[in-house]
Amino acid sequence: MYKDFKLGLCQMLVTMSKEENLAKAIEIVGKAASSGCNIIVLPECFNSPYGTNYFAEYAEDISDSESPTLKTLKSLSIQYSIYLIGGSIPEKNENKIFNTSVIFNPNGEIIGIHRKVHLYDMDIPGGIRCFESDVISPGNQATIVNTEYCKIGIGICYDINFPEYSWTLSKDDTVGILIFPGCFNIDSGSKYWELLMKVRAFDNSIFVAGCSQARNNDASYVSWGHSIVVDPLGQHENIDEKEGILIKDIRFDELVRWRNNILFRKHKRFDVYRQ
Ligand SMILES: NC(=O)CC(=O)C(=O)O
Repeated sequence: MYKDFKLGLCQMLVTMSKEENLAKAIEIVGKAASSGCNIIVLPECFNSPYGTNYFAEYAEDISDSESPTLKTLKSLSIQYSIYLIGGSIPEKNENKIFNTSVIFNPNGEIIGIHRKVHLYDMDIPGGIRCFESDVISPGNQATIVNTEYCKIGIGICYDINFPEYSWTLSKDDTVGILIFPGCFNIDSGSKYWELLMKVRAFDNSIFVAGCSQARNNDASYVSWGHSIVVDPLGQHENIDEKEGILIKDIRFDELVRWRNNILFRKHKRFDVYRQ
């Protein structure tokens, strides 16, 4: 049901230049692939600065065969024969914009499209103010993709805040890992990025990975960084805020042992819980 693999989380620095961002993605994915990673992940908004002022300008139509970002992702997945979770990009679709992750298999075929379901609308007194819903439309589906290693549940950033979303992905026993391209800010990130990743992993007895943008202190929205992988017991590895790659061998024997002995997943009482 599961096959071990090497995961690479590419915590790249995102700038105002889409051209530079795509060149950076090519460089960092190449490095992760050279280190033997089978599944490689980019962060939320890897081709665009994160922010409601930018989404429309940087958005691309993912059905357009000339989309520069999609062409880049496709050719990287083929060149390195990898599964590539293309972080997210602002997606233009008719008159709407979505925050969208496109996932490729090693043949360069799209195996999943996830549109961020929970929009980040936040006004912290004295802190960050961001209303994604001013510009972005929400997706309406939980996304699971099939790979030769396991099924993967996909969410984007703020999607991790909702336990029901992670459970919806995790309840299929063949899903071995949840992957969240992200861009928490330094306020939310310092408070609960690690906590959320750990609790979702522990609650669902599953691996969880969060791949962040690197911190860019020149950006209007400063990313927390600290890309992270958590195992089903809640043990984690992460990197700091700078550009870098977190490489982690995902070994499923531990997940299987844990699920066989600790039966949270089977003890749920949906007959008691309220919607
Ligand atoms: N990009 C986001 O969705 C930001 C977020 O979730 C946060 O807490 O910060």
